[in-house]
Amino acid sequence: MTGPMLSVSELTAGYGRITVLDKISIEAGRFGNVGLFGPNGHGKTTLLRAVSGLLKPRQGRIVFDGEDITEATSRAIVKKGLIHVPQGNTLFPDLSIADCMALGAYSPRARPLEDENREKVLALFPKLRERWRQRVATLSGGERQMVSIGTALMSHPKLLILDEPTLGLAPKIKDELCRSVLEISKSGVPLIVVEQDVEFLLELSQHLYFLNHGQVETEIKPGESLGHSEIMAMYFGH
Ligand SMILES: Nc1ncnc2c1ncn2[C@@H]1O[C@H](COP(=O)(O)OP(=O)(O)OP(=O)(O)O)[C@@H](O)[C@H]1O
Repeated sequence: MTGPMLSVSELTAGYGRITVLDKISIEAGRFGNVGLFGPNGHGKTTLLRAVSGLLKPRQGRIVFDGEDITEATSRAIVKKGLIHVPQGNTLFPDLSIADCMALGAYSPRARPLEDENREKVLALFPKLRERWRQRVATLSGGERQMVSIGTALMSHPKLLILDEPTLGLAPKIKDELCRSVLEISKSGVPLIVVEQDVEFLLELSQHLYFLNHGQVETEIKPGESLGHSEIMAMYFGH
């Protein structure tokens, strides 16, 4: 593909009378992984929710894999292969890991690949095999995050969105998860990632957007190098 897999143009979205995203434009899936960063509350999650059909945009256009998905439902968007792992614990607590994986493979394009994808997920997260029949409610935070990402991989994503995948994890588990996310990327799945850990974000992303007040304040394209200190300066506004 020469063009971007995802193209968001002049998107405006918000909640009630509050406008969060103000004519924002980004693209993904052309130059490797996209990293989104910026201060808290400036629209990163809102942008991801609008892209995956969880929030209806007020204006603008979203094109994924050559199709206009601006008005599409989240269900239709999942079917097309755009998969979003939201921030926090959004799994059903009474389901087992096995149930979650089966649910992940529900869409018609993922169903024929269920066995193959399950083996890939278990190779990536061997802990899930040990706890295969265990209920989500009884898993640790790190294990739940593995289940969330594993379930998304069962959907056979063409583009995978991860919203703060390492949030709240203890250092050892976080390192393990970062390695797994890098493995997913190496396996050829393009990513859009929101992440507070600047080192990890820089290691993972070839293309970065700094979001401020619902707009892209700075775009860093592949080849335009940016260090940890410059990113921190952006966060703190100097
Ligand atoms: N469901 C909602 N109803 C009303 N306002 C909301 C809702 N969700 C988010 N907001 C508001 O929208 C703004 C942007 O929030 P958003 O979660 O997109 O920011 P963010 O950049 O992802 O922040 P963080 O890094 O803290 O997750 C915030 O002011 C937030 O309070």
